[in-house]
Amino acid sequence: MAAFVTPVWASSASVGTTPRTLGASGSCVLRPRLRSAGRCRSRAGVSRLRGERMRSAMESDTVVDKADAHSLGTGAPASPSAPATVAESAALGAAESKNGSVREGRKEGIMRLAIPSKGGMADETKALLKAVGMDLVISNPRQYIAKLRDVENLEVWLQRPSDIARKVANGDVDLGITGHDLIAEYAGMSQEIVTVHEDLGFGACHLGIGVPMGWSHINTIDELFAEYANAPEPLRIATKFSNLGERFFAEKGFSNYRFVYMDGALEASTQMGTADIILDLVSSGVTLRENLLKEISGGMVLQSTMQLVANRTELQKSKPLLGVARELLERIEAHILGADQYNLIANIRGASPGEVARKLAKGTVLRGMDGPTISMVIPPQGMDEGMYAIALVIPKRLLYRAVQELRSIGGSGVCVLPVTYVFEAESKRWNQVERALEL
Ligand SMILES: Nc1ncnc2c1ncn2[C@@H]1O[C@H](COP(=O)(O)OP(=O)(O)OP(=O)(O)O)[C@@H](O)[C@H]1O
Ligand SMILES: O=P(O)(O)OC[C@H]1O[C@H](OP(=O)(O)OP(=O)(O)O)[C@H](O)[C@@H]1O
Repeated sequence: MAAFVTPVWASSASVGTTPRTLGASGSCVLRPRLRSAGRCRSRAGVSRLRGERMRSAMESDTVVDKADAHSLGTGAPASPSAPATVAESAALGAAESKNGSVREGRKEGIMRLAIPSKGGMADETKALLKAVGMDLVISNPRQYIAKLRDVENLEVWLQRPSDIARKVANGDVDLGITGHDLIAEYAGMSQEIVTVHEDLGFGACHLGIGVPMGWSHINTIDELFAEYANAPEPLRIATKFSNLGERFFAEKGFSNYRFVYMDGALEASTQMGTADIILDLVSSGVTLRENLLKEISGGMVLQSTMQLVANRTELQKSKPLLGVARELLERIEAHILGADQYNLIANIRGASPGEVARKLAKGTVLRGMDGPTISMVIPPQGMDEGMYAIALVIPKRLLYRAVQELRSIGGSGVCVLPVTYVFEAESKRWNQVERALEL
């Protein structure tokens, strides 16, 4: 049966010779596969450890929430009724939110958005907010609270990405920007999470299994399972994604494993000898490679990008919050759509707008989003008439083809402008949110 062992706390600052090489040795250490599991806990011990971790994780300091004071494993002893899974914890958190116990310290009428406090995701989130004209205003860089320019009654809380998922689920914050992987791991079963935008266009990665490169006979998930199905000692898997991992292995019918909980730098664990394989996020694959690990076919658990999520109960009861969520969503989706397009302006000679339109129709990419805009150019006195300006929006990847097609029908002076936003007639995503909220 799957089990947790005592958490192994690893600091990325304390290991590794290069930023991405986490092991001390340069060669692959092919681990003896069947090691003694001396520290494996009993079933009861596992539940207790889980309960403690989850309770601790769900506890929230609503006054000043130090984003770096991550307290997994240090919470108060769990009661016999402590939630066994994160999903149960999230549900419990939501219930606590409703009866007000976690709302202490929260100002009436003030909405809350949580965004990543540090690292690449923090920078990208700030850049996105700036790009949509809702710049982050931080008055005190040592505090974890900020504002969005021109948005009244909204506090922006800078939080660790994993905490954001939990805090949206339990209603400590109303809105959050964080990774889909973390939402799935820490609040995946919570009915309280509503996805407002499923792909903010950054933070793409996947959760996958990494095995030592030296295991040349293991290249697929089936080969891995076959190797360990009846092994006397369970497969040791270093991860911080135990919920997603547990679900994945259960679906595949594999149970002879146990998790070695690590918070970071877990690519080091196989060479260090603390785990046999890892389950971690992969983006470029460089960290895996440089730590002598490889992915295996069928070992991908989940794909992820950054998302905008909201707390269902809070959205249902607050019109101002609905307004802020909708504006954020619409600005972001119009920006993402616009970022992929160019606005082309060119001159074309013709006898009439109709004739110019017919010329444009000969091209394969000159229709624009809803057809080209054609307007008459008024020449200075004494100059030839019959010049028309056309404007159309095209996907960036089609730019050069569009220029060639314009030239072939007599186009000149092609100007290319960036598109800041494309707002469509209505936001289908927002319609979905309203349906999800049963509004
Ligand atoms: N290459 C990547 N590696 C890890 N996470 C990535 C990557 N690309 C995007 N992400 C996203 O960023 C999230 C993690 O962000 P970050 O690395 O800043 O936090 P963390 O320090 O791992 O999390 P926490 O502080 O909550 O433990 C991931 O869960 C994922 O959604
Ligand atoms: O495939 P790659 O592009 O190499 O990226 C993957 C690495 O990035 C993440 O670590 P992060 O830098 O967030 O540090 P962490 O180990 O502390 O989570 C992840 O845990 C991997 O280690």
